[in-house]
Amino acid sequence: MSEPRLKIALTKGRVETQVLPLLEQAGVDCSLVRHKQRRLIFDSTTQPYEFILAKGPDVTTFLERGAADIGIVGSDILVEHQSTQYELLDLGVGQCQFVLASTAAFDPQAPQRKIIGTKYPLITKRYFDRLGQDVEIIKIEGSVELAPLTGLADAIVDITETGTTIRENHLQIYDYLQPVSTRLVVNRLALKQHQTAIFSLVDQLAAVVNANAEKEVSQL
Ligand SMILES: Nc1ncnc2c1ncn2[C@@H]1O[C@H](COP(=O)(O)OP(=O)(O)OP(=O)(O)O)[C@@H](O)[C@H]1O
Ligand SMILES: O=P(O)(O)OC[C@H]1O[C@H](OP(=O)(O)OP(=O)(O)O)[C@H](O)[C@@H]1O
Repeated sequence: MSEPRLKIALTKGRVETQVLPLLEQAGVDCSLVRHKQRRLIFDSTTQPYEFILAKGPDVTTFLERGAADIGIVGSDILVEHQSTQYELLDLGVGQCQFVLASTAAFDPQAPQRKIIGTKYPLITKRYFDRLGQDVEIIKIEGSVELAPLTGLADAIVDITETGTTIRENHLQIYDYLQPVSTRLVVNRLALKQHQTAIFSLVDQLAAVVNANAEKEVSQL
């Protein structure tokens, strides 16, 4: 029987940049994706993978609907979009944190109902529910840090990696919610149908991730 072709939905942008070297270290030829220009779908005649480049939330949609077998996407997106597929590997890249941030004038203990700006309404609601606080949530698509600076919101829930955006916009962190990293997720039916091929790729990637982590520790 011929080898199955696995459709891999890769989040374009930051995730793509950080994951391509891992795939290459695992022996996957990514040259077509690297020279993509405006193309979004890449089939290879030399290996059993087809790549789809999509926005993170759409990667979860492709996976849920079975239009992709494997998804590579941030855990922020998986939690926010309530993904129900199998998460098989933490790729150890795209590491950042969810934080509550605002200007120095913000009082997290103030009794008034707060307005919170975020790209992640579900994660934000769950956080404030846990605190027992009813807040108004405003969905923002990007440059979230603008919300407390312009009076649109009292504070934001967003992800931060280096802290540069928060610092340069004179905001401060009031709380840490949860860590984020890039994950490899598999469609449930695809895992049943192509178990050997999927586990072979996952094992190769896991070996790369572990080797990179060991190298980082030895350089400390
Ligand atoms: N500052 C960051 N540091 C590390 N990882 C990040 C950071 N911001 C986002 N990520 C991770 O990368 C994923 C995609 O981020 P990216 O910025 O490429 O796309 P985006 O937020 O949709 O932005 P754009 O709308 O500009 O494409 C996020 O879902 C998250 O997992
Ligand atoms: O802590 P830092 O390293 O500064 O990173 C944090 C920034 O990165 C993300 O934004 P992104 O660059 O994806 O742009 P966006 O505002 O368009 O979402 C996030 O929303 C922060 O704004």
